[in-house]
Amino acid sequence: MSSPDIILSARKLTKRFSGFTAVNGVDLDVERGTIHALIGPNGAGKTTCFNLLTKFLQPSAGNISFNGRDITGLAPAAIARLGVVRSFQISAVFPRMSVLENVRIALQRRRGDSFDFWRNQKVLNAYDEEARERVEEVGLTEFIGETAGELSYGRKRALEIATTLALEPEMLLLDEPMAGMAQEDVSRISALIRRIAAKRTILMVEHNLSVVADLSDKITVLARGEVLAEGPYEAVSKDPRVIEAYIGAGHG
Ligand SMILES: Nc1ncnc2c1ncn2[C@@H]1O[C@H](COP(=O)(O)OP(=O)(O)OP(=O)(O)O)[C@@H](O)[C@H]1O
Repeated sequence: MSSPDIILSARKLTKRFSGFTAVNGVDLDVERGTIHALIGPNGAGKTTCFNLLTKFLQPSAGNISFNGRDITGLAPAAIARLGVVRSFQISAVFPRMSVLENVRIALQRRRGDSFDFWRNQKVLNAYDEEARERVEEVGLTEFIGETAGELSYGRKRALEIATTLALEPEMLLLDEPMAGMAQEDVSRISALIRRIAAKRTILMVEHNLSVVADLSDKITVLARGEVLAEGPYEAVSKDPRVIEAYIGAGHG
């Protein structure tokens, strides 16, 4: 059997905050082309781990590599250029601009034309075709001319994902993509994540366990800053240590 193709890996990843160890010696391997979820009860260290992997926090110890290259010391912008992109918050969407304009600006940012978006209409139009493709990929074609601020919460999230895709990530890290979503939007965003995962690798932190069960190829369960269990949903959800960690944290 050939060994798995690992795109992102962490070894002995550790983060201490003034004496408190939030993430403690975490080893993580994300296989290329999969959807990998990071779950765990409140305070398990998921967000800290996510921030370490996206380089928004510097680890106290341990290392991270992407496509075999050590990225431990790199800044978020540098790893984004390598192809590891974190989804931004909805506030990153320009509310007074249209769906198309928002995606176009993201495309320009990738090309290094940032903040030059008021220039020559011809140049702007050149981005339109690609922007339309991205809008279609996230299912917003019907809303292409609408002001972003007027979109429903779920559609804003889809637009935000489209602006992230404009950076052509090889790997996408999603921080609680379902947070604050109504059920109808959860189904829509789940379908969207599945669609974009066809060509990319996804690592997500998500509290909604039915979404995690539905989407993930592999799950890493954190508890008290350490890896408690790992595997497909059917296995980890039956693991007595996982059940106990959730019940102990009041999720029961
Ligand atoms: N900047 C910080 N300074 C001190 N302690 C922190 C800091 N950030 C996180 N922590 C602590 O680290 C632990 C892990 O927090 P983290 O937010 O990573 O957990 P989480 O699994 O994402 O939790 P939740 O599901 O509640 O969001 C918590 O006890 C938290 O209080």
